[in-house]
Amino acid sequence: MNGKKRLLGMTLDELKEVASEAGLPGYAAKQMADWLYKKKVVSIAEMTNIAAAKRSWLENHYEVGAMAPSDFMKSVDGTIKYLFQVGEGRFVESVYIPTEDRATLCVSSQVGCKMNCLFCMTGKQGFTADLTSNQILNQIQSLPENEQLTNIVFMGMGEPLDNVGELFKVLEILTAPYGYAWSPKRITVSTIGAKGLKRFLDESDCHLAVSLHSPYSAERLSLMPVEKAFPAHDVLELIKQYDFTHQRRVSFEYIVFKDLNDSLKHAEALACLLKEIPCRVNLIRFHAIPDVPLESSDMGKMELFRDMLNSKGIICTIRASRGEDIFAACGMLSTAKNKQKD
Ligand SMILES: C[S@@+](CC[C@H](N)C(=O)[O-])C[C@H]1O[C@@H](n2cnc3c(N)ncnc32)[C@H](O)[C@@H]1O
Ligand code: SF4
Repeated sequence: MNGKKRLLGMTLDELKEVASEAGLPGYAAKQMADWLYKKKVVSIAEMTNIAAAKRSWLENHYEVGAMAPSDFMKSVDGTIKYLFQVGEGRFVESVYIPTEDRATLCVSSQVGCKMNCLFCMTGKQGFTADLTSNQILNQIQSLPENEQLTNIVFMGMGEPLDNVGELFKVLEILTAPYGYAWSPKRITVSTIGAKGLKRFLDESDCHLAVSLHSPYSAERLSLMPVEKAFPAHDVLELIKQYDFTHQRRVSFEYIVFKDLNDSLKHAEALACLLKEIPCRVNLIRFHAIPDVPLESSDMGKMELFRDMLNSKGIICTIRASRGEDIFAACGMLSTAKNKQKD
């Protein structure tokens, strides 16, 4: 660490403060945003429309703060898992998933996670730190495939709505005219239902994905301790107060575990639970993690489950598993990297 503050990840208001501190006119903030988020420079020296003396003042106190990934693994199916260093001995994962018609990046929001879901490798790591807006945005900006990206999903390591302040800065930069100017419809935030949900529903137009995994409270609690503090029932009641009939979408993620939540009774209960919400359900294959006695359901059962939901009027798809050969479960590669360092 060189003690310099990072410009990448700052909102326009924050850049205005930097401009004022540097004795620059207000419009210099917009110029800096342009260099950062449109031209994607990696050094202050490249900001050539800022007076040389001011640039050198800026260089003494600030840096752009873009950092290339420290490692990657490429799957036979084209999926690439990147590791970004976010502090001494700390790494987070981002997964680049190209398909025929889109290129999606799955981004991390925390180092580890407090939520401790039974099936999740990131949960097993425990919580180390919230990522800063610089560290979240850097996964997008320093991605070698940055220019190809069409979609971003906050489905990497961590619970994004437990780090809502930094998340919101990144969402602003991605969607504001001064930043990436993306439509919020290209961005999905996935949550198990944390305290930042109401703010997200009120203040953002990005899509929402909710990790549900069981229609029954006691069963969900056995998988996800959050069910105690923030039950799915309350999450659904909150969601019902918002409009998902137009551009904004809500989906529910459902990992299908063998002999646990894969019965048709579960599918019916799920359909009943979601009947008042215009939504879709994504069925996910479980990626096995060490020392957890859960297995993925087989494809035949998942198809029956999907068909039951579809027959009840709920659009349901089975999500294609990508990158199975490269530590597919989120948190597996960074855990391996941390062990290597130890
Ligand atoms: C890693 S979480 C991050 C976002 C947020 N914390 C959440 O849980 O929705 C993204 C998705 O991955 C799922 N997931 C976690 N561990 C998994 C595993 N071993 N196999 C398949 N999906 C998993 C979660 O249930 C969630 O739907
Ligand atoms: S599934 Fe999401 S909320 Fe649960 S431990 Fe993993 S990252 Fe955290």
